Amino acid sequence: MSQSYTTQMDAARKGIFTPQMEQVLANEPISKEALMQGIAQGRIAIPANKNHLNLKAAGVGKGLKTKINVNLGVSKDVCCFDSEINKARLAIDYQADAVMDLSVSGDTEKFRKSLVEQIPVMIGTVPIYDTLTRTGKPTQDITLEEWFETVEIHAANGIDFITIHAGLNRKCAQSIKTNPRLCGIVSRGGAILFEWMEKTGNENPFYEHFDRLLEICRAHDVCISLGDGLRPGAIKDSTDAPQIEELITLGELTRRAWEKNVQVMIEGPGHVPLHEIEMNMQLQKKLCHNAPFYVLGPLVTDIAPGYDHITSAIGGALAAMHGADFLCYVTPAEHLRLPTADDVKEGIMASRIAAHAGDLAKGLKDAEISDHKMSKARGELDWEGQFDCALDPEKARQFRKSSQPEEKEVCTMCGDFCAVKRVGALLK
Ligand SMILES: C[C@H]1O[C@@H](n2cnc3c(N)ncnc32)[C@H](O)[C@@H]1O
Ligand SMILES: Cc1ncc(COP(=O)(O)O)c(N)n1
Ligand code: MET
Ligand code: SF4
Ligand SMILES: [Zn+2]
Repeated sequence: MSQSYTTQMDAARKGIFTPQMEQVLANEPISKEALMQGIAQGRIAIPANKNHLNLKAAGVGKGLKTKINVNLGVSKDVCCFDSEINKARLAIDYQADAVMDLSVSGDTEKFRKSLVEQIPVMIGTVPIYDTLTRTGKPTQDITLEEWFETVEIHAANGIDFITIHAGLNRKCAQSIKTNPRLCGIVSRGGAILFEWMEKTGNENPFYEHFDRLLEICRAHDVCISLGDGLRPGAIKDSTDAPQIEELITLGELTRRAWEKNVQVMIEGPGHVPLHEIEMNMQLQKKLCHNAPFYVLGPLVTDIAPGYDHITSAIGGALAAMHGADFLCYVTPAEHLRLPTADDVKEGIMASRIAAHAGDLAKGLKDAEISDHKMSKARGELDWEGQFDCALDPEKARQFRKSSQPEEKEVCTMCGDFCAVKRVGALLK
């Protein structure tokens, strides 16, 4: 029987169980009914472009495991697409759930197509960047048609989710001018649109013609990741009026997307101190009607360049505990350079730890089971067992091998003072 639906949301609302939902269900601790209801209500998104043929669909949102995204792509100064494909493969090897291509130089379409062909996880892009790269024009000369053509191209290429900073309208742009900040606008897409609006005097094209965007996204089932063009890029700038005004606008746009069965995620901050993270998660869930929340970091301090995978993992864990659904990784290269392959690996591991810590706090059964397995092996001084369930078995194995104890049950930290060995028999 041929079942007819446009998007995953449309299908869920019609009670149709899609192959993508089936793939999600196989990997998540959720019932079929809860999954379909979550998608129908917009609390869960399955970014799955109809043209991404080798995609193994994953879900983002309520009741599902916290997902992580790997950013990659070339810039003018570091422009080697082979290295970026290598990073995408690394992302798969280290079990990232998503990859975003943020390229801003060279033949972006060729690279995008090869990513879609080779990469089986959901892929995101920011068509706003690519409009500048593709046309080679100064920002103010970009036409309405050109902004939308890029969205069409990315949708046709098979991109599963696109970041669109549609909430940064003229009203929010005014707010950023009257509320002083230390770091102004740090969002690349936000900065581009702000410049375009300032220099042309026009409204944000994606805000003004939001329905046109929805038509394209619905046709290919592209999930819109509503960008946070005014996210704070400094601890002092967090949770200020411009950030919240944009968030309110994103909430209005979310409703409009859902009316057309278009799936939505909301992008979030940014640089946020620990004590404001819970509030930020609650504000997003309230103002954006429980749409899935996709956060960058949050980075909980500004002073640790070189270690921003750590500042972000601290914030990411807390954000996930308070409801963030999707963590965008941050690498040690943040604020300093385009990441190397090693930076990418460090970023992924930090982000996976944050997501898992969040899942434990969310009470997800699968997360608990992995920890119990590790604890049992640790309590039994079962080294192979510990390596088997380690997040990075290779690293764990290499560390132990590099420093071998005289008695092989223990490790060189305590040697014959091993507490676990000392009381193990007594507690049996
Ligand atoms: C919005 C986020 O995207 C990151 N970002 C921007 N461009 C790239 C790239 N080519 N590779 C990796 N990360 C990138 C920024 O460092 C910021 O963390
Ligand atoms: C979580 C998150 N937030 C933002 C962006 C886009 O980057 P930018 O806003 O700098 O264009 C992103 N790719 N992911
Ligand atoms: C301030 S540099 C831009 C990227 C940045 N880390 C951010 O907060 O989004
Ligand atoms: S990461 Fe570097 S190039 Fe990008 S906004 Fe920050 S300072 Fe500018
Ligand atoms: Zn930053």
